[in-house]
Amino acid sequence: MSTPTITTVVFILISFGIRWYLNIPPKAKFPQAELDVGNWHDSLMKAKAKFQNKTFIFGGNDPRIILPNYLFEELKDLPDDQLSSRQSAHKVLNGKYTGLGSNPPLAGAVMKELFNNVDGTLTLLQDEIHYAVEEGIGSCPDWTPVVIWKKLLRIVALSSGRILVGRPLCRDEEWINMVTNYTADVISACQDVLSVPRFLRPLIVPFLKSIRNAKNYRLQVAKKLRPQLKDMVDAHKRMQHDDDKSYFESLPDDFHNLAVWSLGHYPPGEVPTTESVAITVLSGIFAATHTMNVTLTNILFDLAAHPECADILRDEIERISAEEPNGKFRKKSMPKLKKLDSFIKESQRVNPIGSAVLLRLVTAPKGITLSNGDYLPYGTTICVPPARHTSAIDPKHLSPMPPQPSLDEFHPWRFSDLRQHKGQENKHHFVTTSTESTIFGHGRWACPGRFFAANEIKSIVIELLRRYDIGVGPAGQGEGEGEGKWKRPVTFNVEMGYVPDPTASIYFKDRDL
Ligand code: HEM
Repeated sequence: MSTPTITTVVFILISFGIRWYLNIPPKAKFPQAELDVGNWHDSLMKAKAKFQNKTFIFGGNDPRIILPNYLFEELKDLPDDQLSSRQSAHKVLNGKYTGLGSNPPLAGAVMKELFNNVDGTLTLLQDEIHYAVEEGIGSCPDWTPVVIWKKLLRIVALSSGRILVGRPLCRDEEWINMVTNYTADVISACQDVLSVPRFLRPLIVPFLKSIRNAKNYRLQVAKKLRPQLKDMVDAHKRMQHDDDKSYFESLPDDFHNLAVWSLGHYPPGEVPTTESVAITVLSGIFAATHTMNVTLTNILFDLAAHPECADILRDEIERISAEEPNGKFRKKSMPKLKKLDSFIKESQRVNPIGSAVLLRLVTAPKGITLSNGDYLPYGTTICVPPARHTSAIDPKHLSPMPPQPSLDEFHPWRFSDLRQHKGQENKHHFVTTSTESTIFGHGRWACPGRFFAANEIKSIVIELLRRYDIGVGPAGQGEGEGEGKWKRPVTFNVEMGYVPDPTASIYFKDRDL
């Protein structure tokens, strides 16, 4: 072999070796959308409008393949060894260092027990929310400004905590501090990992302050759980025996929680430890706290901006709760709250949590070829944008639907109105997923916690609407630039994520009952 040939062969081998070592995916052949790093949102909106139903590449250091929504239908049920949601989460969240990614015991417990114990969890939720609202917002005899993000974060920490670990732990101040800070701290750890060159990560990342902090959370949560773990394991073991139903029923409600249920979802032969349960609990906090808080803050901003909706919602709430023996909502009464369901779905449509969802890693060794000929190489990350967020996508590329107000408007009864059309009665629920309603994902890996999330969000909104008038202040001052000029607080856009202004206030006043 001549020297140039040997050099070429060595070069190719080395570049493949480097690619393998650094796990760099082969290049995808799609047009690259322009990115203004100072404004990801506008860049993506422009790209959506430009490429319409064509695939394109978007992003900075870790670019993603953005698929048109309709194509996801042929991918949604692919198995993990072709297209993986969990591996993409592990990669995007730098699970190797942060401990984040998927947690099968959590996903299993959410899918099975949380789903099957709706009445039990609803009773606990309503009880905890009542306590949390009293403790967190309390009495407001006059219009009182409330920094709603912060208040809701604590209300969510308490109410989700009641279902995640039960009382007394969910009301422990150190615990609440961990729950409210964990998501932000661990996200900053993820960003720190990204700032280290890939080949140096194994050497440097374990010593980063934020990474040690993330590990510290695991130790702290394990410490909090340790005194109860023996009782939890014991309770769980005895729940397994059919003849021990009476024991299950005699357990205090606070043992009917996700941490205990997760013990039944370990792979055979794996024994739970306080550390492994701590990781499951932290994964639950990560999955539930920030997502719920963003959604609820947006709903509260929309309620303040549309005070004309409050009495319509209250009428529905009181009419349905009057059918319940003690006025509390149960599994069978929740779906009757159609206007409330529509309001929160519309708020979520206009204010999605991210500009790209359905993140998946292509794991099929030969890549995936789609019906339109698009080729998705092995190791690339794909996602889709929320289709009906705005009118950026030409309606001819969206699925046919009955006439409805422009997608650029907030229309609280959009979905309850749609459900009045023949054949649409059972569509357009808050928890419904489709290629065009993707906030909770879609397909095989869609969020299993969305049914619980819907009940928790609705229960919090119900408690607040029953107790307070919610608005932008007596003279409409709110966050605006002068009397009567209230503007909805801004939404911050950080790369592909959106966050409602965490410092903005809205006004609360006790209702005259
Ligand atoms: C408004 C609140 C929430 C939003 C917007 C949300 C959104 C999502 C999304 C987009 C996914 C990925 C789905 C996909 O790619 O197809 C997901 C996964 C997941 N969510 Fe949620 N979620 C919320 C609340 C919750 C809650 C309250 C829980 C638990 C109680 C939860 C537990 C999970 C779990 C365990 C997964 C991973 C499933 C798996 O690996 O199989 N989520 N969520």
